[in-house]
Amino acid sequence: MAAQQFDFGMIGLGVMGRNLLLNMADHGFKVIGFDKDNQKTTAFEAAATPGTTVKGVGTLEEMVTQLSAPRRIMMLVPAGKPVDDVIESLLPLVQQGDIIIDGGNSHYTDTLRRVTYLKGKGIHFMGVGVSGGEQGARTGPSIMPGGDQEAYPHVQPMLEAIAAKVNGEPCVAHLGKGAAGHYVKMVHNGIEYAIMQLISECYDLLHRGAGLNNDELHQVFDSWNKSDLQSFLVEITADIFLQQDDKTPQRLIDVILDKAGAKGTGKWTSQDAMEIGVPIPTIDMSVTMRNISSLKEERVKAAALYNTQAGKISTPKEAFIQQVHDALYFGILISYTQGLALLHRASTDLDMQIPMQKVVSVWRGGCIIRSSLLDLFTKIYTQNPQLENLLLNEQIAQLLQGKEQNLRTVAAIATQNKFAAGCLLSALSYFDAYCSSQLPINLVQAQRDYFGAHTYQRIDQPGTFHTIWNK
Ligand SMILES: NC(=O)C1=CN([C@@H]2O[C@H](COP(=O)(O)OP(=O)(O)OC[C@H]3O[C@@H](n4cnc5c(N)ncnc54)[C@H](OP(=O)(O)O)[C@@H]3O)[C@@H](O)[C@H]2O)C=CC1
Ligand SMILES: O=C(CO)[C@H](O)[C@H](O)COP(=O)(O)O
Repeated sequence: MAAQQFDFGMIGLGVMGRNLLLNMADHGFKVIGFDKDNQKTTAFEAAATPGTTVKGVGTLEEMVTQLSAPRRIMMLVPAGKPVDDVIESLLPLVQQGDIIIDGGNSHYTDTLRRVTYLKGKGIHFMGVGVSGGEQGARTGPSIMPGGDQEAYPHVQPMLEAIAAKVNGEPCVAHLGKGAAGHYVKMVHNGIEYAIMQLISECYDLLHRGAGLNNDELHQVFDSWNKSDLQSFLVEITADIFLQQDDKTPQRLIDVILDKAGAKGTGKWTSQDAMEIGVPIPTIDMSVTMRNISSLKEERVKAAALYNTQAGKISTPKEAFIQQVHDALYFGILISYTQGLALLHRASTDLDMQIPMQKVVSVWRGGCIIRSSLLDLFTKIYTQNPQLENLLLNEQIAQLLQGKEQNLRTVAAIATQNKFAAGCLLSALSYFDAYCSSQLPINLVQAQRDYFGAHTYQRIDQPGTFHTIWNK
């Protein structure tokens, strides 16, 4: 009897690989997986839904030889060297026309290098962003493929089957040339960092500032999740406040150390935005806040030196909760605005041809930054795919104007009472700067010309000017 032929292979059966492959099996595809850790392979097989075709193997050779042609092989291993190692191990085993997919959070420049390297060997290589975490991978993630147009039709049916669905539409679409898939995922994560930091700043104001306990915080975030703030991150935040610690009688949130980890995608977003000159200060600030959080020992010493005890907020609770709601809404909208402005520019500057309306459509379901706002963004970008910045849209302007005053009030309360609210403040500063027809940068230009003969332009005539400034 002929050996079983499998439709799809996965290398790396950790949190994402295992769940994505089981999801694929549930949709009728025959799947085969390999992990260098045998226990993960065994656990993967054991977790399969009865009746599905799922196999775990102990070597790459076993996997490759049992795949139908063209072979479709995804890896979900840690970014960096492991991805290059897997590629090198696969090269002697695959054939021309086979498709290798990196579904991890790889840096887009690594993806571009790998595309070129493998193209030279006749192998298709696609960088594909996947978002949704463990649960999303298992039941329906948001998937961001990019690159090789010739290879995409061979994986499209599988990706569409396993992706989250919104109104019946799968949350997956081809998002552009080269490394566009990984670029879009990187910016997705930058926005994710900003929204998470904004939520944390609001939590701090409500908890330490206004004195809300965990049950009250749960109620507030739960009700916000039923409002215009409806989103995955607000939803899980509401849940978090109810989680009991299993080692003490406390809620888990109260025993978690205030030091955030990071794997790099937020930092890469900031680095790349600086590189191509797109302002994304709220995302930058969220990366900075994680970095400051890691300086726990120094922060403890500084807190003692400067007496930075945060003040109690005197605004009546209900009014303050509404103000913080509006401030958060404003901050979240600005975070998307900055990330999408970066994608818009990068699409041209890095020649990726990113279809903005598809990006926001794919983010409507399955991913970590899914929210009701993405329906609106999808309508806006469908009407105007070349929109430079969401702030230039009239509907967005109306929404922000309705919340602006409450963000200003919250920003003032936060600074007066010594709360670190860097993302809320940066969202407001970005808005104020972007919406200013006049900035004080004329003085910066004068200073540059004064000390460095860097020249300046005038408001009343064209050309470039230099002045011998009075000492
Ligand atoms: N976790 C999440 O929520 C998300 C993660 N991602 C990205 O997906 C990728 C995978 O993440 P995740 O699943 O969380 O990571 P895990 O660490 O849970 O899984 C990675 C698996 O790959 C295995 N592995 C490493 N090197 C090899 C190799 N050379 N050959 C075979 N197997 C190998 C690891 O084995 P061992 O442990 O023995 O080293 C591990 O089992 C990363 O790039 C991550 O950033 C993307 C979206 C969401
Ligand atoms: O890609 C993801 C979600 O979209 C991963 O969960 C990622 O690891 C999150 O980034 P970090 O670990 O830096 O917080």
